[in-house]
Amino acid sequence: MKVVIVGSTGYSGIELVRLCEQHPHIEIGALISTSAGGETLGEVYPHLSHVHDSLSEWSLDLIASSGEVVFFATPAGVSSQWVPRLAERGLICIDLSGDFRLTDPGEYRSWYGREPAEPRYLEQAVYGLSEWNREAIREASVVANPGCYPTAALTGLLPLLAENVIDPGTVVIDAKSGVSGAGRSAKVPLLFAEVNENVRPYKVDGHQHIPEIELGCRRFAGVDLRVSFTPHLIPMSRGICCTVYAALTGGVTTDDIQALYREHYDEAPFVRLRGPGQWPQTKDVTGSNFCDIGFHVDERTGRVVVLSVIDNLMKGASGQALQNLNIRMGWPETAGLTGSPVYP
Ligand SMILES: NC(=O)C1=CN([C@@H]2O[C@H](COP(=O)(O)OP(=O)(O)OC[C@H]3O[C@@H](n4cnc5c(N)ncnc54)[C@H](OP(=O)(O)O)[C@@H]3O)[C@@H](O)[C@H]2O)C=CC1
Ligand SMILES: CC(=O)N[C@@H](CCC(=O)OP(=O)(O)O)C(=O)O
Repeated sequence: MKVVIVGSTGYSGIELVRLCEQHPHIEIGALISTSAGGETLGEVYPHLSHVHDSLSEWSLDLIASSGEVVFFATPAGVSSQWVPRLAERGLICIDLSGDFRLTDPGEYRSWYGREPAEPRYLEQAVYGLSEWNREAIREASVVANPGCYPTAALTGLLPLLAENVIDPGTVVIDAKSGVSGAGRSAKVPLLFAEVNENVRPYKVDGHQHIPEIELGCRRFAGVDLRVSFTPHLIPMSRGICCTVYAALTGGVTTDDIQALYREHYDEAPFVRLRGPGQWPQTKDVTGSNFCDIGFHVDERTGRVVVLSVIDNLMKGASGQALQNLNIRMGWPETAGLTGSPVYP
């Protein structure tokens, strides 16, 4: 099957190129690039020179005629304009940006500061948190791929919320991200000297992933809640670690939590659970589509601490996008995604 990647020279775009090249059922139909259309892929990225020849200028007709699937790996505000037109022409659209993740146009406007996509497309888009929405993804024509922080946070949090073992009013999410999470465009706060030997909290007064996390809790656990969420930028290239704190409801034990995670993720090839006392680290998942989860029941405070780690460009973006295409096409969920993490 031929796929088209839009925004192909961005970080999640080239991660998709790398993954598509290894996929048994996918061929790259076209790589669209606004900044490098007309150049070869090897001129921009020598490490990918063997994968595909040319980068193409933006053209709706070229996208529509070059593949059956289009991935948008573009900043917010781009796909909202183009996905409806491509979906109408019969393409399966998988959008990595936030443009189709929130169903309420007003909420998108207030958190992203932009005009939302047409409401009927917001309603029609299927939220691509793979492990929690497989049935809908199988039928989707537009998949809204989740944000990186919501993927890590919801994968750790949802089983606890769905089984009513935590008090929803007490959920606090502390998250750290590597710098590739901010994309490839040049910005002073992302310079080496600004990031190196530094831990920087940011958007403490409101991050755009807060409504997405809260909507995920409503969608998949049926729980209406308000979360506290604080992201931090840390000096590494890839990886997200979400540490989630919540008060336990009475009498919940380590064994109970271990059992409920096992039950929820029994058939999830990319979610790996740690035993008690084993804490996952970002290096355990680097370069892979895994989400590793560990937890600690703190009897002293009555709280549970959940640790959820992902590679932001893989499970947090391009890896999950491909996992969603696998689900959509009825291919094995792990097709093209079987690579082990890179360590050290
Ligand atoms: N980085 C991450 O970890 C994650 C990112 N995301 C989301 O995925 C999307 C892509 O992120 P990321 O790859 O990091 O971003 P980058 O900034 O690295 O890449 C985005 C690319 O989009 C293209 N582009 C930029 N402006 C426009 C425009 N106006 N119209 C069309 N194309 C444009 C450019 O590629 P070209 O010049 O080749 O066209 C650019 O390199 C974003 O919406 C981001 O929020 C989601 C989860 C995780
Ligand atoms: C480190 C870093 O800056 N990360 C980005 C995550 C980008 C993202 O996934 O956001 P949307 O897809 O919702 O636009 C951020 O915190 O905004």
